[in-house]
Amino acid sequence: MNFQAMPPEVLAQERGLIGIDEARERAASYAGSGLATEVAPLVCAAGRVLAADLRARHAQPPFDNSAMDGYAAFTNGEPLEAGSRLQVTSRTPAGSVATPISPGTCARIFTGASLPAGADAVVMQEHVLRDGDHIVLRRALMPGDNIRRQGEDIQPGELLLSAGQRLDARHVALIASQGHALVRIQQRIRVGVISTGRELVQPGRELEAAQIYDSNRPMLATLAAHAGAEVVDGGWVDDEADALAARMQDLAATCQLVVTTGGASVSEEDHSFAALKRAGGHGEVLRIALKPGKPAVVGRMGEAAYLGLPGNPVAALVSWLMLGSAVLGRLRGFDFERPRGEPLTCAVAHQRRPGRTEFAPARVVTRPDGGKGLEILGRGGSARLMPLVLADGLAEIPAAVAHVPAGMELAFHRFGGCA
Ligand SMILES: Nc1nc2c(c(=O)[nH]1)N[C@H]1C(S)=C(S)[C@@H](COP(=O)(O)OP(=O)(O)OC[C@H]3O[C@@H](n4cnc5c(N)ncnc54)[C@H](O)[C@@H]3O)O[C@H]1N2
Ligand code: MOO
Repeated sequence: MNFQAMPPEVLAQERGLIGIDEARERAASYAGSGLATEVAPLVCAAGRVLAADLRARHAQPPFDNSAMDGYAAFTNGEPLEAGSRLQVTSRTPAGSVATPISPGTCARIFTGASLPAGADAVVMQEHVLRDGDHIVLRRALMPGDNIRRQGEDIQPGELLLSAGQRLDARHVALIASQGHALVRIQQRIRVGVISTGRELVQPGRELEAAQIYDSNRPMLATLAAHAGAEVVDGGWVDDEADALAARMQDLAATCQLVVTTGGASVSEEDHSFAALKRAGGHGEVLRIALKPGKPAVVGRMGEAAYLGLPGNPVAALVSWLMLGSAVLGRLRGFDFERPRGEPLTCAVAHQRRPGRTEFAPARVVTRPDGGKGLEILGRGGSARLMPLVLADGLAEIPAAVAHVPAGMELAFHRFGGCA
């Protein structure tokens, strides 16, 4: 069979590689569902996942109010001309109930104060001359000027947030603005992380010949925490299936997801699938049309989902972003699609071997025409950390593409959103 002449998608199938979406679905299929929920003080809710839809209890703003410090007046639906003279008959600081005004008068008013009945516009204090208990308009006042209308932001009953929303400062503010001191959130997903490989030494110890430091476990722990999980450090285990199985079982007793890194490939030194079975679990070895991140083991042990990620550092990161997000999504009960990234054109041409969808470290550079574009870093090395650190995100190169010319549009996944 002439493999070189085949289109990359066919080639991928011939090599027994599955697509990323299918890999995500398989990984997610081993995840349980029905996370417990808890009610927490709102101030503790940032980073957590909302457990139920939230609808508006009341309009926001709850009453018509002033957007400026100034004077509330009645225009009768017509512009009040510059030079108009109005008597100041009342004073309404924010938080006090306003006294009604009548035509020809106005009320001293402050930002956020409720609008007096009879008023339909507010003039900024900079735009009037104060003359005793009168003001003179320095410019025309239009009906509706500087008024924030009741309900212009939110109507009662409106859907504000959907269950599954990860809460950040914006959401916390919105929930507080509806008067909730407590919020129902999902229990945190516990993710156990184990590294395996005889060559690995823990940071802080001396490196000997043929050894490297274990960088994946801290990285994966950080990624899982960034995704909102509570991380359980499962430590390092030698390249030995029984020892790995025992550690995996330990973690599976208290975690909803156990992740290992290393030993996911095909050699007699790769033990993650064997360990999964020895731990009483079941699952499968995936070979994915994903670069880096071709091999992965997915499965289940007892009540925990299992993800055996590759050892190459960039592969471990990309596999986590693709498969870990699918498992967390299923555990939370709110599946979400594979992140699609934002479109950005390539600024510097790039050549590569086609066949797998590639997530390549890339930085945003200024193109000769002044626009923003991508420069791909690292030449596909799945063990190289520096390109990752120099990159702003990952550029997604479709499986079939060998030559990425300058000007080609790629999906760009910024690190801020994922890592
Ligand atoms: N004959 C084949 N060999 C390989 C294949 C293949 O299809 N056929 N696939 C390659 C690909 S693609 C990947 S990715 C790797 C996956 O390897 P493993 O998951 O089995 O991982 P290891 O062999 O244990 O390690 C690979 C690499 O990563 C380093 N590593 C491992 N753990 C860590 C860690 N915690 N921190 C830092 N670095 C780590 C390890 O030293 C190796 O260099 O397999 C290819 N081989
Ligand atoms: O895909 Mo491996 O995952 O090439 O490093």
